[in-house]
Amino acid sequence: MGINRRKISVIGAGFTGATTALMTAQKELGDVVLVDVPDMEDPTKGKALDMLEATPVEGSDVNVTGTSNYEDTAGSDVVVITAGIARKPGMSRDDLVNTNANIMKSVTRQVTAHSPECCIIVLTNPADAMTYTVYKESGFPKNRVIGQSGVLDTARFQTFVSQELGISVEDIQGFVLGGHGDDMVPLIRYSNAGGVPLTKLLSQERIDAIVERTRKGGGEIVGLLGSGSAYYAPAASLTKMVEAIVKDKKRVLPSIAYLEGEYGESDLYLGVPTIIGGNGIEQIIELDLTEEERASLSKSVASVRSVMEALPEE
Ligand SMILES: NC(=O)c1ccc[n+]([C@@H]2O[C@H](COP(=O)([O-])OP(=O)(O)OC[C@H]3O[C@@H](n4cnc5c(N)ncnc54)[C@H](O)[C@@H]3O)[C@@H](O)[C@H]2O)c1
Ligand SMILES: O=C(O)C[C@H](O)C(=O)O
Repeated sequence: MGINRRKISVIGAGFTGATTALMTAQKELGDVVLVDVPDMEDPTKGKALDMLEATPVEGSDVNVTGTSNYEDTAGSDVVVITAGIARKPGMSRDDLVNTNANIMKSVTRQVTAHSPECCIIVLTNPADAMTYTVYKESGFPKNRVIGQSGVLDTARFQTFVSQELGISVEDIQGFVLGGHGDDMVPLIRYSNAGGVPLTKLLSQERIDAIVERTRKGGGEIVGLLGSGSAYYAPAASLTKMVEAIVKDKKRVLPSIAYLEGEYGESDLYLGVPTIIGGNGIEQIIELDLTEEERASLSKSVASVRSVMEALPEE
């Protein structure tokens, strides 16, 4: 009898891709195929074999393989795209747009040729524009192309609030709306600690400081690392999204979704609250926004649209 395990391919075996592959295998979410360019085939195989040799220690019955051949990804249930370049100190995520858009197109063509039914999760920056690029190139329905930003941005917000209040991270709820850039919109009205509104627990000054640190959270890590960008929290965020899909969990998670009128926007991929399950993005949740929140969101939308104008021509 054959084993009917889920298959998850991770494209890009760099810091985030390799960490995502490891976390996915540790959680026994399915067999993992790690893919990088032909020049990196041996190191990719080596990383995958090293992860596989950790499975007996973890008690995780999954296979992990490394390759540069997309035939090995055939029939994937979920494909996570982390391929591309990361920013260096002094750069913005948007400076990566041209190089990474071209990588997205070639990766997407190979992914879709071998896994026409998969859900794709895009991490590569600038994430909103890269998710749009993958959507257009794939020809997939919008629910099966999802971008990652909100789980990570919200996790940063939760971390800072938890540290400030000395309360478990498990009890902090937050929601970050908008593009994955410095104009993202942490929604304080929808944030709480164990149901208690944050405005009851923190001064406006402290809330403002946490919002600002969250917005610049990626840059803070880039500055500290000196080369490359964050990967542990991004990989944990991707793993949570993969889990929601392969276990059909119907999780309410913020993700980069294709908007067709929601939040007053169309033909745009943007971070919004969504329900994620076996069919990918199964619903977009529209929150009522105050005038001030709407203005912050409009600013974030304008930033994302200006990056999209810099996308290379079809
Ligand atoms: N959306 C987010 O929240 C978020 C978070 C973290 C990182 N990122 C982005 O994810 C990307 C990857 O980050 P990283 O830290 O893992 O970078 P990294 O440099 O460690 O890894 C990138 C990998 O992609 C590979 N690659 C390049 N072109 C490829 C191709 N055509 N096919 C297959 N593989 C290819 C490289 O060989 C490298 O191994 C960056 O663009 C980064 O900005 C986004
Ligand atoms: O900041 C970056 O360049 C990487 C990523 O988008 C992050 O938020 O950590």
